[in-house]
Amino acid sequence: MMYMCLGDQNFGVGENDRRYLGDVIMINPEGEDLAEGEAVPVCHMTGGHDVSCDDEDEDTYAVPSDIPFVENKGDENEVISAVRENDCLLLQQLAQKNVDFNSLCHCQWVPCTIRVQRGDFSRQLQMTGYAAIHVAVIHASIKTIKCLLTGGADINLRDSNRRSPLQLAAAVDRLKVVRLLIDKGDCDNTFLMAVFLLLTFHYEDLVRTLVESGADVNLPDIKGTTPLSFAVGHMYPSSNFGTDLTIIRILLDAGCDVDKSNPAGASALMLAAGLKLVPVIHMLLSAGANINKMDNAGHNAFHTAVAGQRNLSAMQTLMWNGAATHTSNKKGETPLDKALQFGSISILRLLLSADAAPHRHDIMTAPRIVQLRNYLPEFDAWLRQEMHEPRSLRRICHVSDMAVISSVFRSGLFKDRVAIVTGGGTGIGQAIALELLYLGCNVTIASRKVDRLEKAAKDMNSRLAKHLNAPLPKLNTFLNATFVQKKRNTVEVHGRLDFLVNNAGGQFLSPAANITLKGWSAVIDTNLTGTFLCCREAYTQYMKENGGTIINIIADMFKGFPLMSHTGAARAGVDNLTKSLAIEWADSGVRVNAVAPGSSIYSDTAAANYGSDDIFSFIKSRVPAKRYGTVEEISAAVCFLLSPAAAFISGETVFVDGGGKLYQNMLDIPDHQRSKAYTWENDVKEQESSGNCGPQSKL
Ligand SMILES: CCC/C=C/C(=O)SCCNC(=O)CCNC(=O)[C@H](O)C(C)(C)COP(=O)([O-])OP(=O)([O-])OC[C@H]1O[C@@H](n2cnc3c(N)ncnc32)[C@H](O)[C@@H]1OP(=O)([O-])[O-]
Ligand SMILES: NC(=O)C1=CN([C@@H]2O[C@H](COP(=O)(O)OP(=O)(O)OC[C@H]3O[C@@H](n4cnc5c(N)ncnc54)[C@H](OP(=O)(O)O)[C@@H]3O)[C@@H](O)[C@H]2O)C=CC1
Repeated sequence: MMYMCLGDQNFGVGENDRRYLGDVIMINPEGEDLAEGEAVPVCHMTGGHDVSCDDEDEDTYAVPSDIPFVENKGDENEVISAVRENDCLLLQQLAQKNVDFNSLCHCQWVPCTIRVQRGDFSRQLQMTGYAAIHVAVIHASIKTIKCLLTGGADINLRDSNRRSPLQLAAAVDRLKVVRLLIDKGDCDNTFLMAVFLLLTFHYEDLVRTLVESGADVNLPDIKGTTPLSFAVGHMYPSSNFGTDLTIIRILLDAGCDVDKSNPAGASALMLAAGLKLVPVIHMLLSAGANINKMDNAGHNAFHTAVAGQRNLSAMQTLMWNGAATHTSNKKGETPLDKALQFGSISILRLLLSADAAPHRHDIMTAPRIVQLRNYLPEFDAWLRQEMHEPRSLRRICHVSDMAVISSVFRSGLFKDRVAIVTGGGTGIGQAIALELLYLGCNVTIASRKVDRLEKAAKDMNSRLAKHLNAPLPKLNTFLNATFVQKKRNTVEVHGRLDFLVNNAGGQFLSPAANITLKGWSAVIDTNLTGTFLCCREAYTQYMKENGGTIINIIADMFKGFPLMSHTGAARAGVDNLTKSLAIEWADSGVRVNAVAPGSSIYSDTAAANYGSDDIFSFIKSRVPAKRYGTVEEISAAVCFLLSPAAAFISGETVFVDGGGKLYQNMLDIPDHQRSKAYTWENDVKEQESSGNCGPQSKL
């Protein structure tokens, strides 16, 4: 059986290589790639439209006027001549005489150059060694093609450049011919072809139809390339990327094997990693791709991401999802070795500052690195520090590791006051609870995990006992059932509630498109609804009559919160809630403020939530202060806002972020061409093409 080899030698993975389809060459509009002296008329057409048979009537003999013959250097056979003339009668006669419809003619033929308004590329199609079917699919009417097929033309016949009729029809955008050839059902590996068509011409419906009619979505081509690997391997972020993602979604939904490898052992994830296709990486991982699968040479996806260089976002995505970053390939090379070979500062920084590579002595002396160190003193200084004191040793202490407790505020500042700190058993919340206790406040910490709370309380009490030269305030724990109970308990025990710190919260990392309703609701409930309920109960049950101060811990989501859109939306809600409550409850003597920690407040529990601390080290590089924030720095801001020194501050959000809100976003946007400029010229064109020419409001 013959296969349609879409993964032919001309399909490389480089950006330029992807512009090749067999030897149908994409040329730029200036025609730079045309051979000298070649007079090739350019005909314009809109991308994706069939130029041959706008008329549905198959009997039409109209030759598509905008695909002219240009050159026919040499003799063609009589079948081809009949095709050129759309002479079905003659074709029938030739068939009756048993003339061979499949003989190849070795003339040179340049059928056309077509400028496709999809990107800025034209295509030139050159033919040698073609048969009547090849001429027909480019040039002739549907009826002529049918006559040919009836007369014995081979629907799969390759021209001397190994292009099938289907491939050629696709190359000149003859959608109806493509459909005819596929409908005939004789095409080899039709499904892979359809995937190709979707990628190249966005004929999404073809792929869907084939999936629905039971096409084998795992069928590899002759080289072992599966439709999924084919699709991933031929995407590139700068063009039609959103549409291209559709194919991955269709294939995954159709149940294709996400880990199926090609004969070299490479999986779709490895390809996506090598091509910096971060959204595809997310899609494949969500579909269960094995992140550490290795190819025959011992490379995993992280290796291919490193090999792709300038591919930091793909590397980060893989790191955050638990990729093995230290493993060697079969030649014994690790990703770090590659970074040293490339002399890539950014990869080296990423690997070392995320502890994703061992700090080996040969790093300083690798030849490319020595060159860079000589040339870039700042890099040299950074590397020396990194090698002298690896980040793992420099890591900010988690609050529970802190040997001492202190505060910049005067002792006894909050004596006999009563506070609830939600999420007070870990990280930021624990630091706040400890500082309040240290300043004389009675504190109830609340969260979901009773064991953790009790262990934290025991630990906090023993540390306070060592460092507080005053009677210990009361520290209670409260399992997070409902706030109503929590607050009653606090009031019963202490008879009052002065401060509420809504610190409990959190989220998971996920592209918005992958967040399920359940996941979305879990994050909104935890962060927004939970905070609202706590505020409402504190107010109605105590503060309305007695006054009080509320602090809501939110996050630095003011530039949007890509990959954490759910929490961004929830925290923006709390930011606004803070303002509303500050006004509504002002006349009860209640102040409500928010504190927005930057996204780099390291604590072990926060890091554990993401499976590793890579995300924190990544974010650290995007903070002007170029360091982690500390839990003490958040606690100090909270204590200030709770203190009388902030008596005139309400409805405010205080950022404790090392300047992060002014600086970089967390997500790099890949280069793309999806943003269409508005110009009057484009506007007029669009109106004309939609047939909407009359004067009217467009809004
Ligand atoms: C990064 C730098 C900035 C740092 C900021 C910080 O805040 S640091 C502080 C960081 N500290 C924290 O964030 C600590 C607190 N955070 C948490 O407890 C959770 O992240 C929570 C907020 C989702 C609450 O959870 P909960 O107990 O209310 O609910 P649940 O566990 O039962 O899940 C419900 C549904 O959510 C979905 N879903 C959940 N996880 C994932 C995921 N990884 N992937 C995908 N989806 C996920 C899933 O649909 C699940 O349902 P399913 O499919 O399983 O039936
Ligand atoms: N660390 C950082 O860089 C940043 C943190 N923040 C926010 O600061 C707050 C503290 O974070 P941090 O200390 O770093 O991280 P932690 O993961 O250590 O703290 C989250 C705390 O919230 C508690 N919690 C989570 N969900 C609930 C719930 N539904 N009901 C009651 N308690 C809950 C957890 O306890 P348990 O699991 O026992 O329920 C835990 O004590 C969070 O709101 C966080 O989102 C904001 C920006 C940046």
